[in-house]
Amino acid sequence: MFNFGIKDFIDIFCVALMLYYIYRLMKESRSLNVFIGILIFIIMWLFVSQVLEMRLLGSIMDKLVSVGVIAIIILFQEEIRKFLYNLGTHHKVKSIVRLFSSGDKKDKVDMESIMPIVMACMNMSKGKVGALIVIERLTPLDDIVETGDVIDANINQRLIENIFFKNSPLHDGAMVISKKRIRAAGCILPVSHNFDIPKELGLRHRAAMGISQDSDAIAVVVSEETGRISVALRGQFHLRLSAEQLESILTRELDL
Ligand SMILES: Nc1ncnc2c1ncn2[C@@H]1O[C@H](COP(=O)(O)OP(=O)(O)OP(=O)(O)O)[C@@H](O)[C@H]1O
Repeated sequence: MFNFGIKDFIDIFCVALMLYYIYRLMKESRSLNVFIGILIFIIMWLFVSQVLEMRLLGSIMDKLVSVGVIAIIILFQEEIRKFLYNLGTHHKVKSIVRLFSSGDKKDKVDMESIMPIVMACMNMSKGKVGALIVIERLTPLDDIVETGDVIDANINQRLIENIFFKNSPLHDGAMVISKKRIRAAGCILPVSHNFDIPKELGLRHRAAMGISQDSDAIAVVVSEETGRISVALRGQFHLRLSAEQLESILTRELDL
């Protein structure tokens, strides 16, 4: 009468896994209470329509459930976007994307382009000039570029230092580097709400962390307060870097 096969086992396992991931996602985004609320509603709905078979209340709740799916998508659009982004940037998926992407090798940031960045960061670090440089990789940063002023210049150490010089009109915000070019400066990045970021790090560092969580870009920060160089990468900080360490991270991450 009760047929329980391997398929059912896999089915239950997948549902449990899905619930666990939703739980984790909601916990990370501080929406755990909403998750509990949804669960309680679903249990009540099943109880009313399946066990008690109350038709009127059941049909009202049926309607709420069908509208509820859209409401949940609207409420959690940011989390859903993040989840799908993480799925798409999983290293296995990424290597497949790379295989099919038409990425022109000659356009890729090369060693000649990273040296001016490293040298500029070193000088700005010595002079305690605050800087925020975002290097684009596979994720396009066009939406970020639009928030700033387009420059489209060769990557040049003196130009980078000039842009971040305190009195320069473009020193506020982030510089975006893409395909061997300085594409824009004065760009606004998404700010991370991560609790794990050390208290002494302010908005510049949070913005670097934000873009590293939302994309595969590399964000280099020079602190105005301390002159320290840091890199935000895949939602992780590499703090207090020397010029050599910065160069080796950039070389490694840009596959040079
Ligand atoms: N969302 C953002 N996108 C781009 N740049 C930002 C953003 N938020 C802040 N900044 C930049 O960071 C500067 C403010 O830095 P703040 O002092 O708050 O940060 P910090 O991490 O403590 O850096 P520092 O160590 O250099 O002081 C702003 O003047 C601006 O240039």
